Amino acid sequence: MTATQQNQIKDNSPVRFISACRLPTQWGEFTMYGFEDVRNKQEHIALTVGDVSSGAPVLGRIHSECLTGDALFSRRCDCGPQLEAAMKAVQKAGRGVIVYLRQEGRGIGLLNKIRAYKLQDEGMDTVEANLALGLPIDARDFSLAKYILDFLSIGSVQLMTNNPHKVDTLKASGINVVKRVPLHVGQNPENQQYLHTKMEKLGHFAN
Ligand SMILES: Nc1nc2c(ncn2[C@@H]2O[C@H](COP(=O)(O)OP(=O)(O)OP(=O)(O)O)[C@@H](O)[C@H]2O)c(=O)[nH]1
Ligand SMILES: [Zn+2]
Repeated sequence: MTATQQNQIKDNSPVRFISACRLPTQWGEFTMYGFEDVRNKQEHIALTVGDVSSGAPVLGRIHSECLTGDALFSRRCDCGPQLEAAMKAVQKAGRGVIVYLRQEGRGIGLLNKIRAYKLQDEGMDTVEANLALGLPIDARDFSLAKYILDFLSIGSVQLMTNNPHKVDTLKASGINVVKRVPLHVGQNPENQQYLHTKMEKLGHFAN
């Protein structure tokens, strides 16, 4: 980590860089950076490949934690396959970034997501379930990604996502999203309704 990068965390950033290491995976090696949100001690990471600080737009994904999809192979959603596809794409490009934000359940937390899943088991959709619990439909804070990208000296990204709201929010937080790269993977009979609801109610792109 260079002194320049250390200094790129602005004084008012709530995100503090802690340390970095190699992360060898089945698709290739990443550098893993660890960050702490000093306000709530939440831990976030970024994975990079290649020289991301050269100025040219960087292929990237801002991924929100989904323990059930990312680690437990759940077929209720498409998160695990999206994460895998994004990691593979970045390795294939030889240059890129995955920012992994610990905003489980769109920010409502794992236990509330289990509560929401129970309501979905009883017939509600993903939006209705959050509302029935008195929780926001989407409580995520993507400004964290801006601080992390600034730290990595990444000025512009080609963003892998199907979520137009995420693109707008990232742009509003000052991230230069030069292109959206669709990320349609992991469809299965169990998540068909969930993906449909994301398109109908949350405006996600179909392609
Ligand atoms: N509250 C709640 N959160 C969910 C549910 N299914 C997935 N999530 C969470 O949603 C987040 C992923 O958001 P998505 O809406 O699937 O997708 P996105 O990140 O906005 O958009 P993409 O970039 O296209 O993946 C993760 O934090 C998951 O834990 C659900 O039914 N209820
Ligand atoms: Zn998921």
